[in-house]
Amino acid sequence: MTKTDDTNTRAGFVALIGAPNAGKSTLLNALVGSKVSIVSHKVQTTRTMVRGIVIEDNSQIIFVDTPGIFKPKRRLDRAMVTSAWGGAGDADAVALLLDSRKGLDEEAEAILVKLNEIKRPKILVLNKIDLIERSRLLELTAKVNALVAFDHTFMVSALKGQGVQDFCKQLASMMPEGPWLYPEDQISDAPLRMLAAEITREKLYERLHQELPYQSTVETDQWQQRPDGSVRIEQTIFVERDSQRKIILGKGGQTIKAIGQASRREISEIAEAPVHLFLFVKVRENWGDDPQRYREMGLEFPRG
Ligand SMILES: Nc1nc2c(ncn2[C@@H]2O[C@H](COP(=O)(O)OP(=O)(O)OP(=O)(O)O)[C@@H](O)[C@H]2O)c(=O)[nH]1
Repeated sequence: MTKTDDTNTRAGFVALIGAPNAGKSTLLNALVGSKVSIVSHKVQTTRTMVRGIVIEDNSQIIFVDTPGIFKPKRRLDRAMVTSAWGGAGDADAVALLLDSRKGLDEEAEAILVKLNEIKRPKILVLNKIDLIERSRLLELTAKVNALVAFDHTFMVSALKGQGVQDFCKQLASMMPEGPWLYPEDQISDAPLRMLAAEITREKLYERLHQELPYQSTVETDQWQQRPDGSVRIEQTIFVERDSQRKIILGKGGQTIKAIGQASRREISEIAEAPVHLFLFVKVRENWGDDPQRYREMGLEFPRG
């Protein structure tokens, strides 16, 4: 009998929600034990829902890593926020991650107010406990729970792995009974090509943090297995202005070359094969208003 026929199994979805930089990606990576979500010092790097799948006890827990919640201004930002809250409303449990060093700031309070409207089991996860005093943690727990009645509270350090296992075990017990939804060995259903695009975007941010705030997107156009076992990948970086294209190319193409090399190394690791990466930079004015770009990122196009 395979695991999925077992009537004792459980499976469900958990929405990881929180302000930008609370540590959602880091926590997801700690839970899954492999790099499935992009971690960055910059906020709002997670645009698409990258899922990690964790097996704990008899449960299969599917994590939906939602984009950070922030005040949406541009159309793309609004789409990301809508997608984040949509995910929370459908999940079997919602885990709110708070940066405990930041505490209860205006941003966290806004999330808590909205969270009250969501009628799903809720878990509070205070992250970055390696950075603050224990006494402050208890104070913060009381303050937050006074605003939203959480079913459970956990104190973790996603970076150091502290408390992560306990949190995971709790979630496992909360998942509905039923067959597993994914094969046992699958840690992420994010297609490799999407992951590869995220990696290149991460490299772009690392090199061009000041010059290129959020006005770029990356798509993988081609992913071709070659007979010698290597993979040929073509990606397009979309920017809004020609001046941005020039920045990405750099003098004599030096910048794009460096970005390509760094990205190729990392993609090659996740693809477990040698990679030939070809990067193209295209100017597409107002890509932020183009429905097609949203579909590629798995987001709803917000009208109006
Ligand atoms: N000291 C400490 N740093 C942490 C911890 N968890 C995350 N960080 C750091 O906090 C920063 C943000 O972490 P991310 O995981 O990218 O945050 P995020 O919430 O996913 O951010 P977005 O995807 O951009 O919304 C990174 O520099 C992490 O290394 C922790 O437990 N302790």
